[in-house]
Amino acid sequence: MMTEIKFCKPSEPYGEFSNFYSMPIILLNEIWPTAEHYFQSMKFEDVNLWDRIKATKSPWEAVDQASNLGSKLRSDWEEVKDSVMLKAVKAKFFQHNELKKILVETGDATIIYHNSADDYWADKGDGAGKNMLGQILMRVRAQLFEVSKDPDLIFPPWIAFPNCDRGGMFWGMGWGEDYIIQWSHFVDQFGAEEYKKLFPEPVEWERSL
Ligand SMILES: Nc1c(N[C@@H]2O[C@H](COP(=O)(O)O)[C@@H](O)[C@H]2O)[nH]c(=O)[nH]c1=O
Repeated sequence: MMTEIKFCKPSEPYGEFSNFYSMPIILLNEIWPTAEHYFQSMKFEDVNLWDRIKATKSPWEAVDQASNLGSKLRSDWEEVKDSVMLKAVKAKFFQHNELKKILVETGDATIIYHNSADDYWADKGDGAGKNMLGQILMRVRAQLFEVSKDPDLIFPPWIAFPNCDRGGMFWGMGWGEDYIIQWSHFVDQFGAEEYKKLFPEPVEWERSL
């Protein structure tokens, strides 16, 4: 039988798969404290509402804030919500090597968001739910596999952060700078020439290795 991996709360095993797990993502040139903050914000077209949700101190508060704004929900939310979720999950696992490794190491296991309170994103607790979040995680895992199945491989910044320009401020401090440092160490260890064969540099990143 194929292995099943079940997750629910961020503090439990495989809690990294929860959207409530405390790990920022960068999308639309903004840093979101958790994938949930991004997901809840995208329910609205008004960027001022994004700021309000982004400023909440926890994903639980982000959910509450969005639910208070329910009447302003974008009219096509039901049609777009899966692709919004895919974007959030993809950013999270492409942008954080330690999380990427955990997802890649699940191999071909079936990933199940086990939560009786949710029959769309989760399995409804009894398997009757759609498990859309689990399915999306497996889709992102397949996208990671397309690049490499090596859990330790560090992706180049232009793949992990396709929307952050080479010349942008992001790379000069904190998270972006840490990523570049980690990546350069990895490339040195791996061998720059070998690495270049796997990941030819886009013009704007030339001579970075
Ligand atoms: N409610 C919940 C989690 N579920 C998450 O809440 C979101 C609810 O989506 P929606 O109902 O469509 O706005 C979605 O991201 C789902 O994965 N996760 C957790 O760790 N803890 C929670 O308490």
